[in-house]
Amino acid sequence: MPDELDVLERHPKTAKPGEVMRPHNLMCFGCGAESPHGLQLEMYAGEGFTVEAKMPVEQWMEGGPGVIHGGILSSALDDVMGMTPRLLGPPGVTVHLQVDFLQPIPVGKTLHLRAEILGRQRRKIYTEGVAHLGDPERPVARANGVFVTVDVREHFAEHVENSAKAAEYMGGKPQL
Ligand SMILES: CCCCCCCCCCCCCC(=O)SCCNC(=O)CCNC(=O)[C@H](O)C(C)(C)COP(=O)(O)OP(=O)(O)OC[C@H]1O[C@@H](n2cnc3c(N)ncnc32)[C@H](O)[C@@H]1OP(=O)(O)O
Repeated sequence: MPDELDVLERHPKTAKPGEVMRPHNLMCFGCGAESPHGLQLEMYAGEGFTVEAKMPVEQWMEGGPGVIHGGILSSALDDVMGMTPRLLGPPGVTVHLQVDFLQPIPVGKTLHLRAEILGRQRRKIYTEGVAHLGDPERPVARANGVFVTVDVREHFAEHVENSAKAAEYMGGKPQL
């Protein structure tokens, strides 16, 4: 993370601590409530510059026998960290993601995910993610991610017609 950082300020219209945050997109693999094969994470704004979610670890998420697949865990962390830019204003997309897998995560447990903004420099938002199984003192994974804010209309313009929600985005009132 660079030394010279901008001052962080919560956007006045962002969710308040304890409130649900709106999904990136209803078909988002991480948080989309209508994504048929997704994680369907419900995210909550936390205090300061944090976002939280819980995810039941189900059998379809298996990598090694009885434990979560690392890619699923990485996706969940990416998505929770990827929600933090919304606390400041415009959304951001991942440009860098690093995950440390600390402990196997068993099927049947509930994963607690927490992301926090560590700093911002221009469009770059530096974040940290932590996952635990109920005891925050015993993390099972840690991550760092860099997100770059984008103008969503411009950024997704070329691709939005491939979205399962294209009609909504391109017709009526887009959620973008
Ligand atoms: C429907 C509702 C819509 C809501 C949408 C929600 C979206 C969120 C979804 C979230 C879902 C979950 C998450 C997902 O799955 S997000 C999906 C995965 N991510 C992507 O597809 C992003 C692909 N990348 C890009 O499109 C471009 O790189 C973007 C547009 C991001 C930047 O290209 P652009 O040409 O515009 O800008 P720039 O190149 O000058 O870069 C800008 C600054 O960034 C710095 N930089 C660049 N790369 C890196 C790097 N690797 N490490 C560190 N820093 C890096 C760079 O040095 C510069 O810094 P500075 O010069 O200012 O110092």
